[in-house]
Amino acid sequence: MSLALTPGELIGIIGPNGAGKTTLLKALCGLVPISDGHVFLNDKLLECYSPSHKGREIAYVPQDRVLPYGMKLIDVVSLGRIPHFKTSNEKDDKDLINAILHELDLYGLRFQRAETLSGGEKARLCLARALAVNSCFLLLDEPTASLDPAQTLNVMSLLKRQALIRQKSVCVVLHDLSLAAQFCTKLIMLEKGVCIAQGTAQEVLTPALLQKLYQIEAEFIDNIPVLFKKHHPS
Ligand SMILES: Nc1ncnc2c1ncn2[C@@H]1O[C@H](COP(=O)(O)OP(=O)(O)OP(=O)(O)O)[C@@H](O)[C@H]1O
Repeated sequence: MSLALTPGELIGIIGPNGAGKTTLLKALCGLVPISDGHVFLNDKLLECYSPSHKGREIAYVPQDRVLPYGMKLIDVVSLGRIPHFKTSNEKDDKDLINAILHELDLYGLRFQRAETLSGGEKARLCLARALAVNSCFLLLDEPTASLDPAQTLNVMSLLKRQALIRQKSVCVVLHDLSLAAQFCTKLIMLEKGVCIAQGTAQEVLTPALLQKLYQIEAEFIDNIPVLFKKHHPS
């Protein structure tokens, strides 16, 4: 696979369970060894970066929502500022954290302990901690899993703003193809560890590719797949 994450893009990684989406994100962060090839970060090999420098450049939200026990939500978000501890300013950090809490509808819960949050609130808290890093690269594994429809749209809109307005490079693993078509600027389709298509939603979410990948038929409205049914070969 050859993949470039560029500023201003919201890239969606799609594919069936076990296709290698999580493994790809982990490889991009240097969290799993890769048997062949290289990952470059700003034209320099990823392994040449110190952990703190890499931590300032890449924020990663894993699929498992693991949160520290006993910490208030606001303190969990402030963990995202750790890679910047040598240069950060307390007031700027506080303003950034409060803005993120508002954007993710978590401000009212800021003094609550993380382990008492609901599943959707925990998912948003993990995203908030990653946004607090304010890194150029944002890699998110199923960020909308367990979110209700309104929070899903809020999070996807926020990620699109991070890409288009703040010129971040955002890469998300998604299973919801309608959402991927609606928000992502580019899609990468994986099958058994191999990229079988990449491009715009219109180029990637074709009836033929959906049939090949998932054995499903889709109905489209305005090029967005909205209804899926099992494909029965004639
Ligand atoms: N450390 C590991 N050792 C052995 N096999 C692994 C390891 N990590 C992942 N795999 C295997 O690699 C394949 C891809 O896993 P990965 O978690 O990347 O899939 P995925 O596309 O993210 O799936 P899902 O949609 O279910 O989250 C799976 O078959 C998984 O069992």
